[in-house]
Amino acid sequence: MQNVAVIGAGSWGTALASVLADNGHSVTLWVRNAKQAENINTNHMNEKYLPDAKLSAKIAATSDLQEAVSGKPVVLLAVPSHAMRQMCRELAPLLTQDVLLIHAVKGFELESLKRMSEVIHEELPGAIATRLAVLSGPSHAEEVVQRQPTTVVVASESEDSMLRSQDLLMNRNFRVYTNPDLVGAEIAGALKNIIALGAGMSDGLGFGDNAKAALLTRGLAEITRLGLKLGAMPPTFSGLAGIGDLVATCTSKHSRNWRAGYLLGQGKKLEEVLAEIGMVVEGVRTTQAANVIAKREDVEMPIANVLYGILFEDKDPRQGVEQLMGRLKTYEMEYLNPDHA
Ligand SMILES: NC(=O)C1=CN([C@@H]2O[C@H](COP(=O)(O)OP(=O)(O)OC[C@H]3O[C@@H](n4cnc5c(N)ncnc54)[C@H](O)[C@@H]3O)[C@@H](O)[C@H]2O)C=CC1
Ligand SMILES: O=C(CO)COP(=O)(O)O
Repeated sequence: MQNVAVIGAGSWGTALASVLADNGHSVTLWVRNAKQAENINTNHMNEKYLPDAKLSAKIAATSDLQEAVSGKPVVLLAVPSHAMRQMCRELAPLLTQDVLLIHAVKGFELESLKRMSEVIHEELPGAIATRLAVLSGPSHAEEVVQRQPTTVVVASESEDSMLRSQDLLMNRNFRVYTNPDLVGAEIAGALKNIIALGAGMSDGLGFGDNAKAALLTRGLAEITRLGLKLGAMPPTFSGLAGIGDLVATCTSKHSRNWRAGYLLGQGKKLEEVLAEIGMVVEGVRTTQAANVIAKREDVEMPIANVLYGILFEDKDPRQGVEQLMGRLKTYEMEYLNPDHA
């Protein structure tokens, strides 16, 4: 059994702290807000983020970062992507050199267009960042905390880190696979949120299953196209971090990205939608990042492009649908196109 610090007590950090506590580990949960930490310690509830869940009394919450990570051999990061760099800066002087880091964050840093592991590498001394694994896959916190069957993947360039992460997290309700493709797992996990916004929008507009299936399938095509250009391995996109998470996020009312898309499809404005949801909607910033990366890499991402117009340029969602449906005729599989180089 290990001493594990979980950094971030939103829905995902809290659910993962519960999995670790179920596995018998001693868990310290770092919470930004001291009052919320006190509430978790006293009532064993995280009322804002997972109001229906009773948490293990073995989870000790603190708002003191040093106390949270001091002497801990394992640190799991579950903050929104926009907070990752600052969080790492604060953690850098506090971590022990041989710590195992696991991050469970699905997004890019918008300003630098970097993946989360790249941000971690830049901010934490080399020896620390080499023991790094990413946790991804179809896993809504609301279901994980209720111990409903869930499968995820841990990906790492270090086999030892991957296997240790699997051992720490795996149990009879939470099945953990390994995958050496850290780049692919990060890219798939981030980009699926764009398509989930689109799937929610499709539902909000009143479209049916055909439209949803089209978005998922063509969404996976453009996620894979960009992923391969950025160095990911093809099979990852047909795995848990790829199609698995795409299905879970695009079809679930738990998804904040799906919900944001739904409200936008019903005619609400972005600021209004984000205020109503009150939790991180990673797909919004990821849509911005992906559009810039796609342009830089000369990769076609028509769905992400149309969503950018709807989110940031006041494009009417119905006009966005017309734009996608009216694109020039083309092959389904570019690799089967006789003109493909
Ligand atoms: N909720 C879920 O089911 C899952 C979420 N994720 C990913 O986990 C990451 C975290 O998401 P959630 O926990 O769901 O978000 P959330 O919105 O439920 O909670 C966010 C947490 O981050 C804290 N926070 C916000 N800004 C911060 C800052 N600047 N510095 C430090 N802490 C800050 C908040 O106080 C809150 O505790 C995201 O990248 C998300 O995509 C991944 C898998 C499942
Ligand atoms: O990544 C998730 C499930 O795997 C959670 O998705 P949302 O952030 O859209 O809620």
